[in-house]
This record gives sequence, structure tokens and C-alpha cells, in this order.
Amino acid sequence: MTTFPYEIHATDGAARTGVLKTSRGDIRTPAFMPVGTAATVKALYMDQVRETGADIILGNTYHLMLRPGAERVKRLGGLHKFSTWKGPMLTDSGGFQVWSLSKLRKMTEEGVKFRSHIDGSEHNLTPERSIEIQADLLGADISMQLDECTPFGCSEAEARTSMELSIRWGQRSKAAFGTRDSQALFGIVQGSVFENLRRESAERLIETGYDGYAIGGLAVGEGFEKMCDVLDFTTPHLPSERPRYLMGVGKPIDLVEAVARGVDMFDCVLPTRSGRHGQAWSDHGPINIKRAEFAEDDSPLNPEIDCPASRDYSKAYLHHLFRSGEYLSAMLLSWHNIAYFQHLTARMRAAIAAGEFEAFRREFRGKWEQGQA
Ligand SMILES: O=c1[nH]cnc2c(CCNCC3CCCCC3)c3[nH]c(NCc4cccs4)nc3cc12
Repeated sequence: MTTFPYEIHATDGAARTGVLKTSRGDIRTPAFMPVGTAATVKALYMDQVRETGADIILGNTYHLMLRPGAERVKRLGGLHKFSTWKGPMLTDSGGFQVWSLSKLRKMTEEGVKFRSHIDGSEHNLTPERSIEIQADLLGADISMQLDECTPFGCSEAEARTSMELSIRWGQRSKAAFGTRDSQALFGIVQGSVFENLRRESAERLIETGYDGYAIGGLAVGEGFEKMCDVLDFTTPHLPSERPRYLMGVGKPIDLVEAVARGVDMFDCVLPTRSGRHGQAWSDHGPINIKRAEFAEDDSPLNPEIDCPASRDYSKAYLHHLFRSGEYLSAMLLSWHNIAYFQHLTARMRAAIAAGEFEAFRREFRGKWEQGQA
């Protein structure tokens, strides 16, 4: 009995649709996981997040370990109780955000020493501490190994060194995680843009053995074409019977093209972060609601989506809210964007189940490219 059975219900080319069964509920794949940074999906109630169709959200280890502190979340009953999110939750290891947010960091074989960007306190994030925070203190259903996201543009030798560190940190993460009957641990494939390194990373992760396999080191500036190339020569080396999670991706077109290459799970800050800045997403790309062209446009953002923010408000009203700096502006656009991404993954699941994914992909790409014109 594997920790979390992954049932593949249909495939269409390399695309798959199925259900990852966790102790806190089922995750329908392809799945988009909204980012719940500080135990909240910014500007939304958890009931709203659930209504959009999201089965799983992300918890943010880096932020929560700094504030309010992982031990405090544990004392308060764990992240599910604290945030009132009842479904499955995936937490990241904290490592990625040390690079993008903290000051004064020192990376060694042991782990990453850094100072908090909030109060300057010193922290030592090791594979062992990251697993303790994620699985024991926050209580994540799916924990991520501590890894190093290899920067885009480094040499093959540098990418090998970085990939091998992530392999060793993964082994230590798994040793610390041990065997648990209602929690899962995912490994992360690195290797930058080098086919041999990606294959070797996948093979060595499989030797260690994880409940799921994430593809890291992408969406870090390599561009759409290169990301697709790396997926072409990476996903085939990952176990077909376990979930594949592409980290930090992405725009709608990225999701469609990655699903076509066998990816099952995604996370991205785009829908919530861009929503707070007035961007509303659609199959034609983003519109910025603050633009004058929407001042008297009384059409809704997307009447096809069963979400009040997409269906019941005019663009003119949303334009007014943003121009007036009203809080409701960020709430409604974030809500719409999360609902749009869920609507997109729901359409992909249905298309794969019907054996019509290639038609869906072609039609989507037509709309997307028309929107970009
Ligand atoms: O190799 C990686 N290892 C670990 N994490 C990665 C992430 C973070 C994924 N989202 C974490 C979330 C956890 C909860 C809070 C929010 C983030 C990536 N994000 C991106 N691109 C998007 C990017 C975002 C910012 C700069 S690039 N590429 C990534 C590659 C890796």
C-alpha cells in the first residue's frame, strides 16, 4: 500500500488525468495548487478557495518558520487547524525562498544559514530541520525535499555539482522523513538544461524512492521553448505511476504545454500576485483592468466560470475599484484568477478523459496566440 495511491484514469499522448488520494482528500490531476503564503491564500477565505475547485493549496515554509514560527503553529494545532484549510496541503522546503528573500545567507553541505528578512534572526535550514518543520510542525500532507534550485545559465560542471548536492540533501530529507502512513515526500529533479544530468538526477532520485517527483530548476529565466525542451527529455525518465510536479509554473500556456508533456501538478504565485496588481487572466492572456478601455465595459470577466468574481461584476466596476484603491479590487481579481486556473485544469482533465486533449491544446494555443498578437 503506497502512502498516497495515484490512480491514472485516462491518458492522451503523454498527458494524464487521475486522482492522487491523500488522507485529507483527493487531488484531481492535472492540478493547479494555489499558493497560501502566510497560511492564507492572499485576500481570499478558504471557503472561496475551495469553491474555485482547488483540491490542494501550498503552505510556505520560509515565511511560517520566520513568522509566527513553526513551533508556534504546532502549538496551535498545525497548519490545517491554524488556517482552517481542511484539504490536503503541500509545503515547500523553504530553500528556494531563502535565495529570493533572505539576506546574509551561507550555503554549505550542511544546509543554508541565513538571517530573517523580517527581524534579522539567524536560522540554519538543513534537510533534517526542513522535514521537521514541514511534516512534524506544520503537518503538511506532502513535504518537499530540501534542494538547491540550479540557476539558469550555469555551466554543465556547475549544474552537476548543484544537482549532486540536491541528491544528497534529498537522501537526508528522506532519512529524516522516515516512513509515514498518511504523509508523503516528493523528490526534486535538477540538472538545469543538460539532458544527461536530468536523466541521471531522475535515476538517482528513483533509487532513493519518493512518493512523487518534482521538476525543479525551471521557470528561472530559461524561456518557454527551453522549458518545453527540458520537459521533453525529463518527464519520460520519471516513474509513470507517480505524480510529477512542475515547480513555479506558470502562465496558462505553460500549463497546457507541460500537461501535454506528462506533468500533473503545478504551483505559481501568478494568479494571486498579478490579481492584486489588476491583471485578470483568460485563454487570451492577461488584461490589465486599470486600463481606460475598461472604464465603461459592463461585461463580466468570464461568464463561463462559476465564480461570482468572474460572472457577477462588470469590468467597469472592477476598473473603478482598482482606480479607487479599494481592497475589494484585489479580493475579486485574485478570486477570479484562482477560479480561472481551476477552470483551465478542469477543462484539461475533461479533454484528456475524452481523448480530445490535442484538439483542446490546438484550440487553446490559437486563442493564446491571437491574444498576444
Ligand atoms: O528548483 C526549484 N526548487 C524548489 N522550488 C522551486 C520554485 C518554487 C516553487 N514555488 C514555491 C512556493 C512555496 C509557497 C510560497 C510561494 C512559492 C520555483 N519557482 C520557479 N519559478 C517561479 C518563480 C517565482 C519567483 C522567482 S522564479 N522555479 C522554481 C524552481 C524551484
